[in-house]
Amino acid sequence: MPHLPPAQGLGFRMRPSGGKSGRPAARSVHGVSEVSASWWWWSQAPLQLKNLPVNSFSLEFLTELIINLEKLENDKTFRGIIITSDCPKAFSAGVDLREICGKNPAHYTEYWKVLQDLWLRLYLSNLVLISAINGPCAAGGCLIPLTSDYRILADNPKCLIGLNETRLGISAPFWFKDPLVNIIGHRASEHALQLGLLFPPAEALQVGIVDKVVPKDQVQSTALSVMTQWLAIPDHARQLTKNMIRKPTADLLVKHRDTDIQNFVSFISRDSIQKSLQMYLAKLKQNKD
Ligand SMILES: CCCCCCCC/C=C\C/C=C/C(=O)SCCNC(=O)CCNC(=O)[C@H](O)C(C)(C)COP(=O)(O)OP(=O)(O)OC[C@H]1O[C@@H](n2cnc3c(N)ncnc32)[C@H](O)[C@@H]1OP(=O)(O)O
Repeated sequence: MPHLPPAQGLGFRMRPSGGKSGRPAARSVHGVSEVSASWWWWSQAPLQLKNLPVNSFSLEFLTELIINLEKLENDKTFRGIIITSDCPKAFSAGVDLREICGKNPAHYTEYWKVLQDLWLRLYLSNLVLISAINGPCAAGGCLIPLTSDYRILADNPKCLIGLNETRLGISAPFWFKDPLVNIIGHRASEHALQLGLLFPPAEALQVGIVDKVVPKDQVQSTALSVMTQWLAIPDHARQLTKNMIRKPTADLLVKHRDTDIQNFVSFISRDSIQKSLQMYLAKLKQNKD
């Protein structure tokens, strides 16, 4: 398995779990739990996102992420991935606003297509995906959690999660909305999406946008323990079931990809939308001071 050191703050850390060799030694003398512990331990790969300062989705970062996911998907050693952030400030701040502000239609087209690619790869992944959410994640920052099979959120008031697009003067695309509806239901999604709600941990758990809330220092160990449960299920059965449940939602994007890109480009190119986004970005920078 490739070990990719982060370069200049942009990168991912992927490493097989286990000893230096990547696989713990077989323990035939111990009981079943020992043996199965070894078996699942090296079946999962931690994927740590690192695009400082806030893991925003620049085009370069998205492209690297897709390449790394494809490698993991094709490496039959791995059956699951625990995705977490290696940036102290955020799990992900979502779409990098500099990619959708002040650029040209060709750039917006390319950017949106790559974001769709990432969504499709994650949503239909054969691997078990667990999001270990150790920082805030807003709007597009929820793309990874909402396409994961399980979400664990750190119990910290800064760890807000939700699709807050309306607060930026934009609308979440239907393929962000659909997984949210699948996870928390129609009425709760209507409420959350229209008001652009960012949920603190207790509310996030209550509405169901995350499956578990644990102290920050337990996010990783909880993710490992949840992964054990998921990897106890035979892959072929779980994968068929996942595909059966998710395919109708994914097909909507596959079928309407080009129209969705056109809608995005014409929407984001409007002067009024550009102004809203620029004001939001300026406000983010002001808040810092
Ligand atoms: C016909 C219908 C058609 C439908 C069309 C659909 C259109 C849909 C279009 C787009 C969808 C967009 C989705 C998105 O994801 S938009 C982005 C949403 N993200 C957010 O709102 C999060 C914003 N960030 C934050 O809230 C905070 O930064 C934080 C909580 C993540 C971290 O806070 P803090 O620790 O206080 O750090 P700073 O705020 O100081 O941030 C550090 C640094 O990072 C910059 N930054 C933050 N977020 C972004 C971002 N998303 N893009 C670019 N840059 C970002 C921030 O400005 C600071 O920069 P610096 O001042 O230069 O250091």
